[in-house]
Amino acid sequence: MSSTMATKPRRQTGVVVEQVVRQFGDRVVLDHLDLTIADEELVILLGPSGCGKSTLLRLLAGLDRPDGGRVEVPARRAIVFQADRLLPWQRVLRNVTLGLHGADAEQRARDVLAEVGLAGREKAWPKELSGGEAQRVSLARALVSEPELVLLDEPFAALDAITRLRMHDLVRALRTKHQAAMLLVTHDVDEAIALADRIVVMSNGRIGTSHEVHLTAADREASVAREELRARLLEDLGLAGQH
Ligand SMILES: Nc1ncnc2c1ncn2[C@@H]1O[C@H](COP(=O)(O)OP(=O)(O)OP(=O)(O)O)[C@@H](O)[C@H]1O
Repeated sequence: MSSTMATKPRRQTGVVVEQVVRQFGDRVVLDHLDLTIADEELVILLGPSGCGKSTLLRLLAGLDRPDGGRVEVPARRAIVFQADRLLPWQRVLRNVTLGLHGADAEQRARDVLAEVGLAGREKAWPKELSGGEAQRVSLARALVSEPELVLLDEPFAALDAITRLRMHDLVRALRTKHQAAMLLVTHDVDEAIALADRIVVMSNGRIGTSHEVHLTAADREASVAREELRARLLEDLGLAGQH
């Protein structure tokens, strides 16, 4: 994948995780885990706290290495964390252009800031932003390098419910525009249903079940299909009977 970047600069194949093992001391966190993500697919990773979701994301981001198995990822990757991690001493625009090269870097950053609804806020300092705005900047920073894979680790968990819904709309719009594969970690079953092409549930260090989501926009709002899927996911998570 990355070795073919010179000849095929865009649209590599997606993610392949095969029999991956990661352990910390005696604790086996990822236990021969398999996962594939197709080009431009949005996969939601659900799982209980401590099951290894962030560990998997770190491997995919290249921030950590597996103890066994194979991880294949596209060369251009970006990661968005729960906390925005913006540099407080840099204005919004500079936070997005950091690490970019080329004469058009600033214009690209302005364009992507406009896409996330922050045109006119380029000169703001991070401390002047709301939580939702700060995560919009984080998304802009992730997308400005035109990644083939975007990893999102509970990106909206710290936001209020209404802002979170707005961010869902934004993610759907950005997907259409940017066509990257995305892997988004969340604890929120409704968020998963709202966004996913496919939902994978992690338990015991592996991907336990995988649900293709075939909901229309109307289905996603309120429907039997959605409630059925929600019930199945809660069952997978061992939370059946809860709301
Ligand atoms: N660098 C490390 N050294 C030792 N143990 C680690 C390390 N990183 C993760 N772990 C352990 O691996 C397990 C999985 O952690 P991880 O952060 O991947 O879980 P998670 O599913 O993302 O949890 P949460 O949903 O609460 O964020 C935990 O028991 C954690 O303590």
